[in-house]
Amino acid sequence: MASSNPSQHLQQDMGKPTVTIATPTPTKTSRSQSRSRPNTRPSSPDNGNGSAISKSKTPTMTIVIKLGTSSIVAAKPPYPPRLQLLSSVVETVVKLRAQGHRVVLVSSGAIGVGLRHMGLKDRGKGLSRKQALAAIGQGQLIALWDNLFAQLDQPIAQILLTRADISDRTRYLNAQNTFSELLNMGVVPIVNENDTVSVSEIKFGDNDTLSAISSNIVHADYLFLLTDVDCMYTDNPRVNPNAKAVRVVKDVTEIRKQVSTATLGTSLGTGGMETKLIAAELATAAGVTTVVMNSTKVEDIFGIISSGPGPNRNADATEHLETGPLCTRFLRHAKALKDRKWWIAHGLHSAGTVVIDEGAYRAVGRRESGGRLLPAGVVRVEGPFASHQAVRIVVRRKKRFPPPPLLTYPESEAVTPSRMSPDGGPSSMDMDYMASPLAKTVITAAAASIGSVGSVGSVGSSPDSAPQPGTPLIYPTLSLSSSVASLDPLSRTAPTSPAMRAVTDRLAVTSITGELQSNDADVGAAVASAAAAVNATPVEDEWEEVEVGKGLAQYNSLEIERIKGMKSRHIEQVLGYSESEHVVDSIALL
Ligand SMILES: N[C@@H](CCC(=O)OP(=O)(O)O)C(=O)O
Repeated sequence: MASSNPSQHLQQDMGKPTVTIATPTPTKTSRSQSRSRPNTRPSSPDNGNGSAISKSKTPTMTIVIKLGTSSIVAAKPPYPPRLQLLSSVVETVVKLRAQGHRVVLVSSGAIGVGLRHMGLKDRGKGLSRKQALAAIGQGQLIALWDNLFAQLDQPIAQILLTRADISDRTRYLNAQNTFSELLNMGVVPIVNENDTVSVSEIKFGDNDTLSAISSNIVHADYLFLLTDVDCMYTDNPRVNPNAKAVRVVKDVTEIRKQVSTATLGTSLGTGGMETKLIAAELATAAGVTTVVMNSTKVEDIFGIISSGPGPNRNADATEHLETGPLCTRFLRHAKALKDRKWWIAHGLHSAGTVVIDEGAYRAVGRRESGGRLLPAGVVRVEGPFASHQAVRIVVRRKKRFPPPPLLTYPESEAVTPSRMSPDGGPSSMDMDYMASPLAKTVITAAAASIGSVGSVGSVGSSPDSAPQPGTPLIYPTLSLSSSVASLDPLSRTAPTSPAMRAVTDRLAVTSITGELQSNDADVGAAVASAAAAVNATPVEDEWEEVEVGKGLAQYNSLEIERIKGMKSRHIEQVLGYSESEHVVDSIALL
């Protein structure tokens, strides 16, 4: 309630001796500690109100909590701050801190608070207007947080980031050091985008993505995306009473096609369920368990972390993930990308694209390759880019068709998640409604929608188009997430039309043969065979190009264009020098 007194609210609840801890001395090393540089324990043994302290059984963790605009201010003018909710967040954070956890808050709301301060009804159009409102509101917002946290003697710090801060490795590491120092000092960093200097090309765009990036910077164990619904659903629960909760997700790519992304998005915020999926994809790849939950039930965090995976416990070892507080848990990847690889894959803008063949893709995936690409595997280059810039790695391969025979399911047979998995393995989705007649229709419709490229949507929202039981299931083609594209606003789109590709390929061949000065027959043969390989491109319709990762170019785009398809020993003869036998290094496969 906007009218409630925040300090009263804090005092009342914090007066109960519910929590916590004197000296947080974890029995085992937490994942966050083992991944990051040495750090001291949080320095706040007391929560400031003298309440009794008891030892937590949950190992200490690093926890990022993100609040969207809808949780910070009311949905309608004059956009008063949601003081009761914010107070609950403050209490929860302080309790987590007292249990020994390190906590980072990612707080949207600068524009909303700015609107209130200026007595405006809407943020209008135009970037500069929003930037001005954010500049007005950010000071007010951080003052509000400081006020609330000060009631419990919890120091905070403001961190404003832009995309450019993340793209530059030195700035990224500096940000990491600052976070680390703050957390070691027992401070709660409060992060927002630095809207004043963020132009559209270098914007995170939404704070869900920013929170995922912050989670990687601090090597978080958990990312909580607080929002205005309890969890993700198979359809919009506000419209469809039969919408089912999705409790556990093991594979974001797969679930993307099966849940509704139409459940969120307010007039002030820029995020929504889609951006939460992207954030979950980014964070889980970095080894961060990600939870979508209702901001009005923030205290559920305690139950969620105590029953979920943690530093010393994998998801397999946890029971009751489907029970307990209602939320959607995206389980962290068992093999999280190392910090630098994650940074290359998700933190950097791609300046161009290197298209490789399937053999090269397989080779790069092998451990002994060291994530480096030889020129022989390069099919095409899209630039311009300089050496040492990040490039997208795209594999050109024969299209995958569904394995015959297509399966059909009789009406009487319950459709189970495992049947939706292309490899016959267990599905990532764990929903208890799978056996219901509704589920059969929903799942069959979902499977059909998976078959059409890019069809993401509200499953079950258009029953007319849902295939009837007995309709063949169409297997999904593996495709990379949209996260890369959304994180990479400066990147170029690969030419998709066959005619376009034919032209660029032919130009590339002309350029090689035209510029080659060497009389070396061996090099001539290499060039001819590279050219022949390009010309021998089979029927375009049978081929597809799929983004599989990112890496750092070792030569510029023109140079790679000239040595593509060749053996490494020809690099020096063609270019006149050889910096490396590899054309792309530090490849992070997604
Ligand atoms: N950074 C801006 C807006 C970011 C934003 O809209 O995020 P969200 O409300 O999480 O979708 C602000 O503080 O108002």
